[in-house]
Amino acid sequence: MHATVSTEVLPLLGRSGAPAPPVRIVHLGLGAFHRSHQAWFTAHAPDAAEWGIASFTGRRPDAARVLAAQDGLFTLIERGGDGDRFEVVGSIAEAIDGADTARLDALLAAPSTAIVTLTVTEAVYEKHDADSPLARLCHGLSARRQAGAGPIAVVSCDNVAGNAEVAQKALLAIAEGLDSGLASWMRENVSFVGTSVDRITPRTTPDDVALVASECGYRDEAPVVAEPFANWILAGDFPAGRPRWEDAGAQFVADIEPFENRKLWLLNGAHSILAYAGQLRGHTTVAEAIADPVCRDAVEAFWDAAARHLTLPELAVPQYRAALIERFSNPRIAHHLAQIAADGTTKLRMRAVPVLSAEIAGGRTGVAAARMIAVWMDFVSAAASGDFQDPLKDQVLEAASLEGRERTQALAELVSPAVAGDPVLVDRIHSLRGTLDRQ
Ligand SMILES: NC(=O)c1ccc[n+]([C@@H]2O[C@H](COP(=O)([O-])OP(=O)(O)OC[C@H]3O[C@@H](n4cnc5c(N)ncnc54)[C@H](O)[C@@H]3O)[C@@H](O)[C@H]2O)c1
Ligand SMILES: O=P(O)(O)OC[C@@H](O)[C@@H](O)[C@H](O)[C@H](O)CO
Repeated sequence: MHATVSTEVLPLLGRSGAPAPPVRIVHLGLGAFHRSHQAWFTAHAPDAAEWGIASFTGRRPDAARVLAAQDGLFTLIERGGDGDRFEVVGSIAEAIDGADTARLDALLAAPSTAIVTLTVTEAVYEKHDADSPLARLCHGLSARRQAGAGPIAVVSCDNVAGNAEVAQKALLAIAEGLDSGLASWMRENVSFVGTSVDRITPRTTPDDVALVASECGYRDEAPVVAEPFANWILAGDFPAGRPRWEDAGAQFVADIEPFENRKLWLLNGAHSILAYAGQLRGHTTVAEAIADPVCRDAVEAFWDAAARHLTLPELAVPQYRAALIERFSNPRIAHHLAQIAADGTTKLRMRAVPVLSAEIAGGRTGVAAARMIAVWMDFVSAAASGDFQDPLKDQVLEAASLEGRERTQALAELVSPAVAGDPVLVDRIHSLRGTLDRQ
């Protein structure tokens, strides 16, 4: 266990004139996960005093306003199965409204800024409009180029397969549209670092705010709850330096792909099955759903399939699976299935489709991965009134309004044209419809 930043050091949740660490990291997507993960790892690095984070919100100013009023400080509630630990995290030096692009440009134009981290959700990598986080980042990188501030690392910490390549492709596409000189500069000066990120971080509730007040004796308007487990695996270069995250438990590897697949398939894939099957079966949280034998069997079957394609011995898949069951079963973490269910078309493409393709290529039916897609179809069909979030929501609703196999075919098109183009696979998915949704 790492040493905690004692709540006694920062009793009133303000820095009382003490300086924040100097900003050397810019973050886009000031949400709960950024604070429980990258901010926490940075605060636990031995050189934390040299690495402050300027963290920008994505859509609304609210989170920045609340955190700025606390000088960027917040309480991490580490929620184990047997109790809570409280810790004040001090690495966020500035909390800023994402619309403040002047501040973003200024920070990115500073040679002292070495790293940009991202937690903007999976679907945002497909959004290129001018006020999207990635378009703002491109603008800021243009300011850096003009200032001659040198190379920088962009580190995507979203649950996206090949997140370094996806971030690079999206940013280069935006840059090409702005100025082809910027795109060439980015190719030379921006290093895209791939990551696998892991720490279950549910949304904060009013009860959590009240708990901090009663247990710590101060009012924190923005605490974050997370499980004790935290994992960060990274691959890539940091041309302008980085904190000693490895001393806080992060792992640097040459090839991120096997680690990323393990995490996205086993943890997030299971989460998707639980989100759709669990809600259809009347459950609200991950812990409730994994305790339901029907959901658990579907997860285990998917894990058996995925494990056939996770062959690197370092992945220690049996131990990883056992740990996941324990983490999912933590009854004190209220991880809501509705949160995980969002953006299904994007997520299934990274969680179900690769395992399905690998199984088919290996001469098997892919039934366990096909079932994940089928239960998502059941979920969006049941929620056809529109009570779900998806970047393709209009198309999902239109497809879900069809009947029978036509509906399965149209929904499959939205997840993967390759899957939809294989009539045998569409039949298989269709035959699995309605098999997990009964209590
Ligand atoms: N919560 C977790 O347990 C967890 C764990 C591992 C990885 N992640 C990754 O981190 C991401 C963020 O998770 P979180 O729990 O912090 O969520 P969150 O909702 O607390 O924060 C998401 C951030 O992204 C921004 N954002 C979301 N949609 C946007 C849009 N359409 N346009 C602009 N900005 C947008 C939000 O404004 C916010 O700043 C997840 O999508 C996932 O990829 C989360
Ligand atoms: O929106 P998602 O599905 O990427 O995130 C919700 C959870 O599945 C996810 O955040 C997990 O808790 C996380 O990936 C654990 O590290």
